[in-house]
Amino acid sequence: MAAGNKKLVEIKHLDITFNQGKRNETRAVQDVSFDIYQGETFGLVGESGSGKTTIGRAIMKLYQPSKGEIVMDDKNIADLKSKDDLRKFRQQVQMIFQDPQASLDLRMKVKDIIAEGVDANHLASSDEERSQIVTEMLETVGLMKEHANRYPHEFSGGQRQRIGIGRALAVQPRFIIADEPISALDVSIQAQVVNLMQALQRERDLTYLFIAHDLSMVKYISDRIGVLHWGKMLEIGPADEVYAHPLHDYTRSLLSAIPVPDPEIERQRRPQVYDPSRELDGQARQMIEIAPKHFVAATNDEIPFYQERARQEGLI
Ligand SMILES: Nc1ncnc2c1ncn2[C@@H]1O[C@H](COP(=O)(O)OP(=O)(O)OP(=O)(O)O)[C@@H](O)[C@H]1O
Repeated sequence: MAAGNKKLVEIKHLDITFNQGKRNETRAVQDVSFDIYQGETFGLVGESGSGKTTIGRAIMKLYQPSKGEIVMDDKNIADLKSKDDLRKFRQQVQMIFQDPQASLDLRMKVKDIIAEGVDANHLASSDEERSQIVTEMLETVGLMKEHANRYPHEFSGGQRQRIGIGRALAVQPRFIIADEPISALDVSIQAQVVNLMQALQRERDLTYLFIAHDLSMVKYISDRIGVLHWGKMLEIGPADEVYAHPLHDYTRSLLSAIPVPDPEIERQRRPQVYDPSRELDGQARQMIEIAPKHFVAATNDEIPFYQERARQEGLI
C-alpha cells in the first residue's frame, strides 16, 4: 500500500442513468468524482444499490457514462475505440468478483480459466509457455501445480477466489477492481484473501479499487475510502480517519451499525443518526476539503457545521 502521487484513474463528474422505458429511469451514479493513485487501494463503500458496481463496470468500460468522464493514464477511456486499444485496456484493468462460484465457468478446468486472458491476448507463444504461466499463477495465489487439471467445484470458496485472482493476474494487469471479493467467504478465510491481495499489491505494484458494503471490511485494506449513498459520493478521506473520525452524518450512521464494545462510545454515537431529510433534500452539494485530504459533500451553508465537527474530532 505504498501509494504514490501519480493519478492512475480519474473519475470526473460521472453520471450513469439506466433507462428501461420512459418511466423507468434509474440515476445510479450522480456527479461522482474521485481519483485513484498509482499503487493505492481505494475502498468504495455503500449499501446495496448505492452504485458501487455500476462505477466499477463503468471503469471497465462495460457501461457508458451518461455524463462526465473516466480518465486512465491521462487518456479518456471513451476515446479507446479500436479493437487493439480496447484489448490493451482490458489487459491492464481486471476485475475480481464477489461470488467465485458464479464468476468461474464450472465446466472449465482451472488451467483454462487461468489462461483465458492469456489466450485472448496471445500472451503465450507456445503450450509450454502457457503451462508455465498457469503454474506460476497457481503458486502465486497459494495453490498447487497439480490443481491445474481440476474443476472449480473441487475447491473451497476461498480457493475459488484464489483461482479468480490468478485469472486476473495472469495478464499482468496494473489495476484491479475487486467487487466485494471477500463478502461471500467465511470470516476465517476473509483475512487470508485480503493478506494475499496485499502481498500481491506490494510485489506487483498493483492499484486496487476495493468495493464493499461494510466499512470495517475496507478499512483494513484501504489507503483511502469513499462513501457512496444513492449514487452520490458523500465523504472521501484517509481510511483510518473516515473510520475513526467520520465527518458526514451518513458515514456515522453506517458505523453506528457496527457493535461498539464501549457503551459510553455507543451513547455518544447514537444521537448523530443519519437524517435523510437533511442529506437528500435535492440541494446540490460539492465535495469540500474540510480537513487535509478529507472531503465531505456539503452545501455552502453546511461547511461551518462540518468544520466544527472536524475541529471536535481533532482533524483541524
Ligand atoms: N444494468 C442495469 N439496468 C438497470 N438498472 C441497473 C443496472 N445495474 C444497476 N442498476 C440499478 O442501479 C442502482 C445501483 O446498482 P449497483 O449494482 O451499482 O449498486 P451496488 O452498490 O453495487 O449494490 P450491490 O452491493 O447490491 O451490488 C440500483 O438501483 C440498481 O437497481
